[in-house]
Amino acid sequence: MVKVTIIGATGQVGSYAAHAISQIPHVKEVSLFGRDGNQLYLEGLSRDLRDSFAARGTNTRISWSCDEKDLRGSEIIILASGAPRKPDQNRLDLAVDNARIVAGYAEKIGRNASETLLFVVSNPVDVMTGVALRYSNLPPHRVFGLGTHLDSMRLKSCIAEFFNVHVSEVHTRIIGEHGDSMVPLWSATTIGGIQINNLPAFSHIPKDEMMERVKTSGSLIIRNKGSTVYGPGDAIATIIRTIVEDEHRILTVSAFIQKEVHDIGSVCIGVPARITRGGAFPVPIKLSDDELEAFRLSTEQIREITHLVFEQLESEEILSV
Ligand SMILES: NC(=O)c1ccc[n+]([C@@H]2O[C@H](COP(=O)([O-])OP(=O)(O)OC[C@H]3O[C@@H](n4cnc5c(N)ncnc54)[C@H](O)[C@@H]3O)[C@@H](O)[C@H]2O)c1
Ligand SMILES: O=C(O)C[C@H](O)C(=O)O
Repeated sequence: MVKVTIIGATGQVGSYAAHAISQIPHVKEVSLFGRDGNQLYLEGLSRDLRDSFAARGTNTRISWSCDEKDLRGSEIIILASGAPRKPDQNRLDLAVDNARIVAGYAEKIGRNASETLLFVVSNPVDVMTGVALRYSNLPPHRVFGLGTHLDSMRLKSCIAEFFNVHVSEVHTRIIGEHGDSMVPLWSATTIGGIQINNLPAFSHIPKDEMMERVKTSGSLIIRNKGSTVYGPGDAIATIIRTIVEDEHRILTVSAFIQKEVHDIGSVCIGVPARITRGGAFPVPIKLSDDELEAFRLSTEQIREITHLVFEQLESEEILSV
């Protein structure tokens, strides 16, 4: 039975994720963690969720805290604190400000919950996963982020709609940055187990339009309704269920790669990884020449920004939490 802590639980994504995760059978306790000053909100949120659990007949325990010592005993910690982007912003614009928040919490996690898995949601998620890895001092397989899992689900939904098939018949994957340089792996896309290139209708599929829709989904939702909530919340819950049930599913998360994708390494980026109770283990893959070139560009960009963020944090003495 597992205790899952959500840091940033007062936010849109954190609070919906708490609701979604409470439905996973082996989750015994969901702990809502927030910064000092948010106690009343956390008490209100925990009461509201408790009512929801009672109405649904779920036996999950709910607790809340602003004290870093209460991070102890968490098998999984979800880090969803930080500013969301505004409609006219790119996720990368959030890098330095959110890195201060993520680094501060990562240090607290390293001090109090050194046995945990740390799952990062804050944006830009690939850079924030790198920051969380560095400042928590946890081993690489125990720190990973939502990466391009949500983008992969968005593409899956577009393909299912185009072919008029159930979403569960579509397997596809987007790797690289959770952002503009993401890379769709059409070579790894199947419908009903059939490689998509072998379906005559594939030649008519509007691939560029689909990718444009995937890339702009987040900004469209933010512009129209303020924030993305249900997509990320349920994507988070899928990954947490995969960990808790030790399912060994291969999902596309932001993980630290060394040499699993050709010779590219030393960066946290969206790649297929086997997800278990022990963490995320990137699966060695070979890409086509075009995919490799695009993935290389994507990783170079993220590596460069991650290093700039490290330099900035190192030049500052005090982290913000
Ligand atoms: N990776 C993904 O696919 C994905 C999806 C959705 C949201 N996100 C990211 O998750 C983060 C949260 O999004 P949201 O919509 O819940 O935002 P929100 O504004 O609703 O919530 C922000 C949360 O961060 C906390 N926070 C803000 N500033 C803080 C600070 N200085 N110190 C400590 N805590 C602070 C708030 O208290 C709150 O809990 C954003 O960075 C957003 O971009 C990522
Ligand atoms: O788009 C955003 O900024 C939020 C999130 O990363 C998303 O893709 O839904």
